[in-house]
Amino acid sequence: MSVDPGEEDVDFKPGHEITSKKATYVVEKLLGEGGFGAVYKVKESKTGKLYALKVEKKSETKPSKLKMEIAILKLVSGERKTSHFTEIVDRGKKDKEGYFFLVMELAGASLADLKKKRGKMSGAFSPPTALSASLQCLEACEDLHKYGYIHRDLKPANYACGADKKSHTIYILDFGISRKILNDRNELKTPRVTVRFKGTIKFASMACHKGIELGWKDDCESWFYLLLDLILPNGLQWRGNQDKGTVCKAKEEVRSKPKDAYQGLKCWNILDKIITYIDQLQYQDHVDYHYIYRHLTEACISCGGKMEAPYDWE
Ligand SMILES: Nc1ncnc2c1ncn2[C@@H]1O[C@H](COP(=O)(O)OP(=O)(O)OP(=O)(O)O)[C@@H](O)[C@H]1O
Repeated sequence: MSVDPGEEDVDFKPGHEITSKKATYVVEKLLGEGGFGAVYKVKESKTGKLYALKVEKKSETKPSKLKMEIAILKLVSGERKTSHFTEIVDRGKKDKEGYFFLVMELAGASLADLKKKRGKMSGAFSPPTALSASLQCLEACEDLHKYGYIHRDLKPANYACGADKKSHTIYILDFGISRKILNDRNELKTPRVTVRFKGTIKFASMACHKGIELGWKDDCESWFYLLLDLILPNGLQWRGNQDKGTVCKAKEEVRSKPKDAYQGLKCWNILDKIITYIDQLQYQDHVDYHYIYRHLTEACISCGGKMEAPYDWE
């Protein structure tokens, strides 16, 4: 967890209690630490229900990312019958201790962790799982885009399957570097002349590599690399490479040498159509998500699978 110099991290041990106006939550274990806070698995003391609790240390110098995360989750809740967003259970601030917290629905393992586990056996998800789970990832993105936000850090680590009976639902987890690209009058903001790199090199869009303002289409491009990461038997060719220039070149080669890039996948030509569609979109363009959903379904059929089949981890 990164905090301002001189500030101490929030470091809760198992058994630590956080009390709000509504309930008391007891820390069970640390689920993960990220750019701006930590996430714990907690148990509500009266009901015994399990939740995820995200904590952010208050900062004098940086705007609260957790506040934005809460605002986004409030906006998008109820978008679909089966939501891709974790429900807000409780939230608050602890002035004396100096932190904000959000209690939310507990999800299961991230797609990155699920893939890692499976990787030991076969390297990637089966095409039907990769294609169908990616469709849900894009639905989450579509719901976020409807409210004028872009995510800017789409990757398997920021999506998780649901816990227990919800293991067929994919949740989007982290809005730490999301950005509202509409202004108060609901008009698209004028693109800035130069933009600093934000996000994750492995999944960044080419506009992001080049310092160009990101729009809805850039989330879709990152989503496409996520799909390739889940489906390709040997993973993305640029995995492990942290050199932005080399990675950007490798991404260009997905377009110029598609047969190599798709590693013999049966549905490679349909995936190629999807990225060709995304590539011709401009900053201001809205995305035809249904065009992409239709092609994902077509790709699944061409691989001999069914979109509604149980996932590899179920
Ligand atoms: N609702 C949830 N249920 C279960 N696990 C969660 C939940 N929210 C987040 N996590 C887990 O907690 C960890 C950190 O979460 P998250 O990515 O939201 O935090 P972050 O501080 O923004 O991280 P980063 O900066 O690395 O993106 C991740 O491993 C994620 O899988």
